[in-house]
Amino acid sequence: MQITGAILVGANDRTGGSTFQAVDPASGETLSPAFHEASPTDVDAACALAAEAFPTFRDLALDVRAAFLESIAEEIAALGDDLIVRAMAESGLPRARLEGERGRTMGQLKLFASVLREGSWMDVTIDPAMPDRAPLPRPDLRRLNVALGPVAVFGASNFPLAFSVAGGDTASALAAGCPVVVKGHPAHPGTGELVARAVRAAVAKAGLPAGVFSYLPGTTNELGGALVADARIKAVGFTGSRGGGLALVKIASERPEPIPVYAEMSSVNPVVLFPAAARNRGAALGEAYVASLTQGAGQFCTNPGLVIALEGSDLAAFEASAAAAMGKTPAGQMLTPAIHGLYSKGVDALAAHAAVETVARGPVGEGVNQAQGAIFAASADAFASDPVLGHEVFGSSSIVVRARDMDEVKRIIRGLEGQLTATVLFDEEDEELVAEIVPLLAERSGRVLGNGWPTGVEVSHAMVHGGPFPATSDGRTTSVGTLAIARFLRPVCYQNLPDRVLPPALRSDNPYGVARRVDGTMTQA
Ligand SMILES: NC(=O)C1=CN([C@@H]2O[C@H](COP(=O)(O)OP(=O)(O)OC[C@H]3O[C@@H](n4cnc5c(N)ncnc54)[C@H](O)[C@@H]3O)[C@@H](O)[C@H]2O)C=CC1
Ligand SMILES: O=C(O)CCC(=O)C(=O)O
Repeated sequence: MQITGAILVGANDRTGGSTFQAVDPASGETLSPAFHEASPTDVDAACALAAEAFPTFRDLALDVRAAFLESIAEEIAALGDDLIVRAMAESGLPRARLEGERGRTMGQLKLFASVLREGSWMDVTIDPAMPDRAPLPRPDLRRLNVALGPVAVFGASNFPLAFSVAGGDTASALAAGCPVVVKGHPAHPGTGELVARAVRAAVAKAGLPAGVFSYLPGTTNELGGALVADARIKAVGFTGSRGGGLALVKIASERPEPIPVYAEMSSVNPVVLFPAAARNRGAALGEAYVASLTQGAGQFCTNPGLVIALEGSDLAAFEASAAAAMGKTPAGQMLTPAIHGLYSKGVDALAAHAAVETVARGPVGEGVNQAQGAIFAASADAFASDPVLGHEVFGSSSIVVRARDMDEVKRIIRGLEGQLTATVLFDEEDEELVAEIVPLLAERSGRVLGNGWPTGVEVSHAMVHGGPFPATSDGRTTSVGTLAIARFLRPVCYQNLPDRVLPPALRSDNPYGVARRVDGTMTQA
C-alpha cells in the first residue's frame, strides 16, 4: 500500500497547507514523502463524520462489530513487510520488536472481538418489577453500559503499532462502539498512514459509515488541542509526556461540556529489593535489572527507574553486578532526536547532582540518537529531600536509593508519586517484610509484581496498566487489557419500558445470549 502523506478523513484523502517529514533517528535522514498537517477544518470534518457515524456504529449487532475488529487485524496483516520496514525506519526499533508489536496489535483487536461477543462488558443488570411490594411497588429497572461517543486517540511514540493508530486505545474505543479520530504521532506518520488505511479498508468492507475512523497527521499542539476541544469528542486516550497529557486534561476540563481524558504519562516503577534476596542472589538480580532497564533503550513507561534497598555489602554486590552488566550493554537507539535530547539532559542533571553518585555508565553509542545507559545512587535522605530525583528520565537511566533500615524504605515509598507498577524482589525469609510493604505499594500503583521485572505487559483480562496520578490522569482504569473498554462506556438505566423499545441485550428473550444479573443473581442466557 502506498504512503501518500494525506489526511484521512473518513473515506476522503485530504491535503493541507504546510507539510512535515519523518526522520530516521538512526541516520538523522529525512524520510519521504511529505505529510500534510491536518488543520482545524480537518478536525471539524472528521468530528462531524464521527458524530454522524456514532448511532449506527453504537447500535451494531455485537457480532458485526466484533467481525469488524477482526477484519482490522487482517488488514494490518495484509500490509505485510512494508509496515515493518517503514516502522523500523521511522522509529529506530528493531525488526523483531516491531513484528512482535504487530502481533500484539492484532491480538488486542481479536481479544476485544471476543470480549464483545461474550457480552459481560455491558454489565446487563435487571431488577424486575415488584408491583405488589409494600409500601411502594418497585418499577422494572434494566441497566447496561453504552458507548460514550466519538473518541480522540493520541498515538504513542514508543509503540508505533500497539499504542498507536490501531493500538489499545483505538481497539477498546471501537469495541465499545465509539468512532475514533486519531491524532497521529509525528514521529511515525508513514507507519500511521499505513495502519490508518488498513482500518479504513476494514470500515469499507464492513459497510460501516466512513466516519467510524479518521486519521489526522500533524506536529502541532494546536491540532491536538482543537481535537480535544471539539464538542463532538466525548473522551480522549493518550500516551506520552506529563506536559502533553496535562495540557489535554486542562483543555478537556475547560470545555463547556468537560470530558474524561485517559492519559498515561510518567512512572519510575519502583523496585524494592529485600534483604534476603539481596544476600542470596544480589549479583544475578543486578544483571536482570540492567536487562530490563536497557530493553528497547529504556523507552518503556514501565522500565525500572528506581531501586530501593538497604545499604551494605549485599546492595554493593547488586550494584557491582549491575555496573558490570551496564558496561557490557551497547547504547540503545532512541526513537527521536527530541526524546534523545530529553534523555541526555535528564542524565546529565543527575550526573551533576551533588548528592548523586554515578554507579555506572554504559558504552557511548556509535551512531546518532543513542542512549548511553546510566545507573545512579543516592541516600534515602538525599532522595527524600529533592523531588527531582524521583522524576522519570525516559530511557535507560535508573537510580538506586540506599536506605539505612526498613523504616526509611517505608518513608521513601510513602513519598512516591503514583506509579504504573511497583515490584518486590524477595526470598522466603523476606515474606514478613514483603507483607508490610505490598499494601504501601498497592496504594500508589496500578500493578504490584513479585520477583519479576515490570517491562513487558500482558494483554489480558486481569491486567491493569494504569495507576494513580501522575502515572495516569485517572487511576480508576487501565489502558492495556480488556478492562480498557470501560473507559469509553457509561451506564444507562431503562425504567418501565417495553421490550420493543429496549436495547436488545435488555429484552426478555436476551437475543445476544449474554450473562445477566437478574434480581441480584448472575444468570446465564
Ligand atoms: N508515559 C509514557 O508511556 C511515555 C512517555 N513519554 C515521554 O514523553 C516525552 C516526549 O515523547 P512524545 O512521545 O513525543 O510525547 P508528547 O507528549 O510530547 O507527544 C505525544 C502526542 O501528544 C501531542 N501533544 C503533546 N503535547 C501536546 C499539547 N500540549 N497539546 C496538544 N497535543 C500535544 C503530540 O503532538 C503527540 O501527538 C518522552 O521523552 C517521554 O518523557 C513518551 C512516550 C511514552
Ligand atoms: O510494555 C508495555 O506493554 C506497555 C508499556 C507502555 O505503555 C509504554 O511504554 O508506554
